[in-house]
Amino acid sequence: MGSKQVSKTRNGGFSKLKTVESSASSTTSSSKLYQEASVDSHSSPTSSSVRSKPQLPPKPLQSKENVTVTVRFRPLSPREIRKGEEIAWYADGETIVRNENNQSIAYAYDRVFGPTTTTRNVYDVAAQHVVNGAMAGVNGTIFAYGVTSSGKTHTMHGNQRSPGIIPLAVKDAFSIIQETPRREFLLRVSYFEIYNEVVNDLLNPAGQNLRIREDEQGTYIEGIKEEVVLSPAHVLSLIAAGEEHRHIGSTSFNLLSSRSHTMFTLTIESSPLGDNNEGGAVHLSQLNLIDLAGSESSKAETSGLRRKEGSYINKSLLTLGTVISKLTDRRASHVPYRDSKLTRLLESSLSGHGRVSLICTVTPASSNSEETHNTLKFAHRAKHIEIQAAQNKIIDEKSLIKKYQYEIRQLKEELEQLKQGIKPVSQLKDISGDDIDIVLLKQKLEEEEDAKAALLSRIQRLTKLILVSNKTPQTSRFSYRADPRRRHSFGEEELAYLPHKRRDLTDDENLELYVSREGTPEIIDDAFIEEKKTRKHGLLNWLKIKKKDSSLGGSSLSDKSSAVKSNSTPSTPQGEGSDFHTESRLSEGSALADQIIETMENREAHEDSFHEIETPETRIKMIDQMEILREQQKTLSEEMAQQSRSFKLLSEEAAKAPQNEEIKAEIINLNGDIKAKNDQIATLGKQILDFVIASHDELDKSDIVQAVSEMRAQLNEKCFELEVLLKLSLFTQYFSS
Ligand SMILES: Nc1ncnc2c1ncn2[C@@H]1O[C@H](COP(=O)(O)OP(=O)(O)OP(=O)(O)O)[C@@H](O)[C@H]1O
Repeated sequence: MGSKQVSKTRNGGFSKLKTVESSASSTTSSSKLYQEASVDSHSSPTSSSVRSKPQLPPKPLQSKENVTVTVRFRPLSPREIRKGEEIAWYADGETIVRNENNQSIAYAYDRVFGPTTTTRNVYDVAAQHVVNGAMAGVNGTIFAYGVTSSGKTHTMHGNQRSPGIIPLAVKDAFSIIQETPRREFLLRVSYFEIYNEVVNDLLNPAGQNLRIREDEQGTYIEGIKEEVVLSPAHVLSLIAAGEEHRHIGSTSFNLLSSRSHTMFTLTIESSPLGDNNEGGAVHLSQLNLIDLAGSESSKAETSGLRRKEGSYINKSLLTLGTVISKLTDRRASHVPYRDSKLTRLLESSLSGHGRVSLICTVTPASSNSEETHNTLKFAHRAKHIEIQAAQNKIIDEKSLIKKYQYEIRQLKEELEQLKQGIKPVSQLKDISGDDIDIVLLKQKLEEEEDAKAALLSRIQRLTKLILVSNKTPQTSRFSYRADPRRRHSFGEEELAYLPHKRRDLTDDENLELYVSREGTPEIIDDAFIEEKKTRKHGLLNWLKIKKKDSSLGGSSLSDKSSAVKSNSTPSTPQGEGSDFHTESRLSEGSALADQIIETMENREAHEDSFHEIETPETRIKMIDQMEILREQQKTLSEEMAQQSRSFKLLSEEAAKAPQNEEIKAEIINLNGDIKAKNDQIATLGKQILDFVIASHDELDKSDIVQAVSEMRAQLNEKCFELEVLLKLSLFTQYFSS
């Protein structure tokens, strides 16, 4: 739906970089304020004269800006704690990072986040202004940088308990549309990785080794797929599917380490609302959300493949460091963007008009002290890159929103003409007889009705790609229903697409593992605990059965579900409570598929009593709903394939190191993921059932029977795969314990 293969995507046309001297900067650099007092900007800091926290001047709304640079500490990991690691670096207040062993070594940034800061807080400070800008036509780039296992993926992607910057930004983008009733929007996404210096399309597995091209407007990737998106859940489902193709591998530092850089791009077009907006300027901007692979010591890796990957990662990060140094050195005449694919693709962001936010993730652990220091120096240099935030406007026909608006207008005109020429078929109903002319006329009219339905269908399909706020009087357009802005509350649909705990060995559940600078657990404030509760509640809500609005079968559905949960029986090697639960829900998944057909059959028995007239509009709506359900099922299958891959990887690791605690923990996590997937299957099954009940009167019986039996077969297949996967993972867990 809304998918489009484009020949290129670009990061916009940009002007050449202006380098600045740090001391002359008149912008918001807190690091500059701090630097003057204590810290040398480019070499190793030595002074210890700063005692108090520097105050940030309010950020002026001017076009010249610096890159926003923030540092996020993660807590010590269970492994680091077990190894008795000390804290080497810590957050000294809100803007300073200080070295524990040498208090004179300190750096200041726009903001420093301690280990208990939530990603939502990080988003508010480091990302929200970039997202706002992008929605208003200013290009934006947010990237996470740091050594391996420092928390980049946790920050950018997050999980169901703690959504990352990407899902938060996506949610915010749709909320902004809701808050902007005077404009209409078209959003599309692309997602690719750079693995061993090769660009692969994550939304299209066939798009491997894509070429980077340049023209007068900038750099672009030839042949990358872009998909028009309709809702946060739609975007997140695409990312989840894309993640399946990303290169992830186990390293000495991170069991599920990203082996590639990824860039997720949301392209936003908007124009003034209304049918007659030919003259209105279209804003076009791109929001790039980048999860870099982490630098690592190649010596630590034993496998040749990991070493090779590591050397590509390190080389491209080194080039990024050099580019940033050159950008801040006004004497530099040449900036080596072309030395790596990463810097080639970042050139537009780093040298042009747009907002950039760099989130550096660090671990406080002493064993990583040197690498953390390098990250801090990198971050400090980046602070001095100067960029311009300017709105992009395009009026040309390359704009997709313009193209769609034009097509919709044309189709509407065609439809009008057709309507004027058509006499309603009902007027001819009374005419009878064998007159050949009348038969032909009836035939012609029926054909015209079909043509009208086809036109309507095309208009609807195009119209729903253009997003408008439901606060507008114009309700004919698809409107995105959003919560009020900034709440970032995730509904069931969106949460379903976030990883459950896929990569997290520790997460915010393990509060006792958060170690403060003094080595004692941090005191978590009430608000934080409350937020945790709310989020947990959110997750539980997701697991709850959706309440049916149709009176038919609704109560029996929820009754059935609760009964199944309470009647669980053990049947796994472990025979533990949680596993019984999974087993029972697996059966529930299959039972649901059967229930769908049963409902169909029951309804067929009453078919004669339902004789509402099917209109082309309702038919299109139903078909669309069916498509969405199919799409969800596809995503689910893709995610399951990803879990199978993770499982394969983990079982290989478990075979090599049966006593490895982290692998065991990860297998337990995977178990949780598989259970969550099973819940999703159950939810989807119920949605299909709801759909069957709600649409029976309006869809042709043969259509629905065919579609539903297809889905039923697929659901059964998935239930079976899940059962096998779960048993295998429990088996592995059993033998490695
Ligand atoms: N702020 C945080 N709070 C709690 N846990 C965190 C935090 N940051 C990272 N972690 C945990 O640390 C581990 C490593 O994090 P993550 O995979 O995000 O690192 P990374 O920098 O992306 O690593 P790589 O470069 O190898 O892919 C994960 O288990 C993650 O859950």
